Amino acid sequence: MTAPETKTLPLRLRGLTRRFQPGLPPVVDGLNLDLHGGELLTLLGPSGCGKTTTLRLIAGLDTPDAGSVLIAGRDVSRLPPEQRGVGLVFQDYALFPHLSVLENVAFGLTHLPRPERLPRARETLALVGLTVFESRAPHQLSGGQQQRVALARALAPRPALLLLDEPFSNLDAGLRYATRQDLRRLLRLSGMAAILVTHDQEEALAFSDRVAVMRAGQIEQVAAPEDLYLHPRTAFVANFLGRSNLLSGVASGKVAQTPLGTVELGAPGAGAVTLSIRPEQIVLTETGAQAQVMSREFGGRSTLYTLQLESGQTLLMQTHAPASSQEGQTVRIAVRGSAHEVDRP
Ligand SMILES: Nc1ncnc2c1ncn2[C@@H]1O[C@H](COP(=O)(O)OP(=O)(O)OP(=O)(O)O)[C@@H](O)[C@H]1O
Repeated sequence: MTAPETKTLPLRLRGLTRRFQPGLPPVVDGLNLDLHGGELLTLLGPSGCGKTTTLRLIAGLDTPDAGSVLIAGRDVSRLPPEQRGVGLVFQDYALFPHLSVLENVAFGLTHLPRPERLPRARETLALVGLTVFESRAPHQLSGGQQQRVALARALAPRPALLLLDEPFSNLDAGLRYATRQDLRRLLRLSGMAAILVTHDQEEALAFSDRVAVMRAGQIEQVAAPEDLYLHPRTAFVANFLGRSNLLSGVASGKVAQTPLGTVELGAPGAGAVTLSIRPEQIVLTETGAQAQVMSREFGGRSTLYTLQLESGQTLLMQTHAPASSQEGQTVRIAVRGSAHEVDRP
């Protein structure tokens, strides 16, 4: 029996596993994930960690070796894609070249009575702001406009779940930003849940309600973007989401002794610890630990310094003030705010 509350979940993965080659570890390795109604979740991780395979298993384009995919409480693990009620937008968004924009969007609406198809397609095209282009052929549109048609085509049947695999990868930075914002607004309006696959951390943080960081076929941590950035559980997550300094120390309650002096801890600890400290948390002080400026990179709104401690360990420091310290100079530094323990056994 499925518990009543799980029926309302747009997606539930249990022990999802896919192994392509016997003897090698599974590419997707016992994945568990619950997606809540209207939630936007991103699968983020390095190349080859199994993001696309996971999406293909959810969509029904591939079959798991073990585990299950539940969509709206229904086990669809063995059903073909067209019976799963999901919308798909893949990188190459293959529109039908011989069909008009409107016909492309109406294509997936065969489940509706004929008189309802074109009105539904027009309504969805209006949502993505492409009404005036409805009679054009896809090749008469820009890349960004084609991308929106692909989105409209996936959205038109009103699926409970939308799967997006690097859908903005062919767009330039400006268009990427605008399309991402539009999509987010559209999904919010329609209340659809979505899973986005990307290896662009900025995109993951900006788009999602929660981000699942994947590593070698498993989810290493899943949390809201702020939470993931501020409270990474592992060094891998800390480094995958932005840059991080890893500092060893000895914790005693709410503080730890480190090469940078006494550092406050986000949560109490005991004994030997590894701490994640963001480059923007390292600040210049009058009396802190000594470090030598090895290099600096001016980045417009901020400057990133590489510093070396007397122990030889290097650290990154990011400052918003105009660059002041010079290469070769000795500075004194401390940690501002609290550090977070990672890789807790
Ligand atoms: N059909 C297949 N047969 C054999 N190996 C495969 C197959 N599909 C994927 N793989 C392997 O599975 C691993 C994960 O691939 P997947 O495409 O899921 O990674 P990804 O995280 O989406 O990577 P990227 O960010 O580069 O797209 C890779 O090592 C890939 O070579």
